[in-house]
Amino acid sequence: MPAQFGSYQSEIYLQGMSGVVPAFTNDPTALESSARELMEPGPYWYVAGGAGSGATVRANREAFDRRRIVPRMLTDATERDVSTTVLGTELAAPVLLAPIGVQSIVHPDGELATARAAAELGIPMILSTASSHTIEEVAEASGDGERWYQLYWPNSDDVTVSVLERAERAGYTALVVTLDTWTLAWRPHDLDQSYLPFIRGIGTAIPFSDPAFRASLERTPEEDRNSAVLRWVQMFTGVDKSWERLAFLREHWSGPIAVKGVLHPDDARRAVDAGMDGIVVSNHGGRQVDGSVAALDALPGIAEAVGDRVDVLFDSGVRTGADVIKAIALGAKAVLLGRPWVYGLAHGGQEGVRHVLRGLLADLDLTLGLTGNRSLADLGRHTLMENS
Ligand SMILES: Cc1cc2nc3c(=O)[nH]c(=O)nc-3n(C[C@H](O)[C@H](O)[C@H](O)COP(=O)(O)O)c2cc1C
Ligand SMILES: O=C(O)C(=O)c1ccccc1
Repeated sequence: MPAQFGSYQSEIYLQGMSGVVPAFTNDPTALESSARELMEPGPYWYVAGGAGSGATVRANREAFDRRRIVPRMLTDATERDVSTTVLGTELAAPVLLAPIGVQSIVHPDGELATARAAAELGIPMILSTASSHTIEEVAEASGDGERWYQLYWPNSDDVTVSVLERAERAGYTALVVTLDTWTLAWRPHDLDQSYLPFIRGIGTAIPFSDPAFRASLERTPEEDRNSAVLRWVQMFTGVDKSWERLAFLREHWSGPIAVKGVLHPDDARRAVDAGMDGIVVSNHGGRQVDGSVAALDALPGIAEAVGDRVDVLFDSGVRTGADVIKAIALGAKAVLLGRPWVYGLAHGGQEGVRHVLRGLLADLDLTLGLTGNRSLADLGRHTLMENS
């Protein structure tokens, strides 16, 4: 195991002997309800909620529950290695922090706390275009930590180039372009509470900090905050994007690029043809198309369609170490973790995020060993059994 993860076996026993209980639960399935008790309803439902009836949020979990791991015995899995390489980044574990926007609605330190916790554990953070702190501030908070940048592709080429240049200059190495949220979906929870974080003027790092965006305004964001925020929201709505236009991003980003939100094997092939380096199989945590296929059900077909021509990443519904193992067994190289650590952020800022991540990494390492596997390469379709 890489040094920073230590020995989880001894950690379990030492914690048990110390009698010191953690600040909040180690049960990933209890995190959401415990966060609900301490968060305001607006931010809570913004994070927890999904599109429409919530069918896809449930389907994501159901797809994990339907598959079960078949453990093997006496394989000598005392020494384990969960490291991997994705888009040229060496990872100590196959886990990255999914891009999550407007984190200051959850905790005042927002992305800064997340960046610090991720760096402490050696897990890359993917910074959202909709972040509440600037690209540069988050880069500084992440110190030596690996950083990736997520792009919501602006309608203006000037603004696109400006953000990409800033991200490269600030040391972000890989780019994740999100394709599934060119407009926000019908999200009844947010509508019922009239809670749209950025319309309320939160998460406005780009409107305030980006020179190209500022240049496009008649009045500065300081003079007219609402117009700046509205214009910024319009910047991300649809139009003018195509598989061919990905070449434009390639021209302006020198590192690897992945597209996020792929659910059909043909779209995965188009991403390969467009020269992408990776794809993220994802339904945005059930927040966009209510009734869409569970991301885990889409994964095996996509992994098969692209083979090893690009790196396949996965998110939507990952909650436990066993879930990570299931996604990897079905063809992902690594997973993006979303809501769980956001609840950690709500519970205790940097320390809360760290607590959730550490628990997941320990669970992953222990489950890998207890199922009789020494490395991620040992996992495959043979690892799982599917229940009807
Ligand atoms: C509160 C919240 C904000 C999000 N913001 C973004 C974002 O800014 N960019 C993006 O690509 N995805 C965003 N996502 C989607 C996540 O990156 C990820 O796909 C999703 O959370 C995975 O589902 P899970 O949380 O159920 O595991 C957001 C998700 C949540 C819950
Ligand atoms: O809420 C989301 O799912 C999301 O992706 C987003 C989009 C814009 C701003 C903040 C988050």
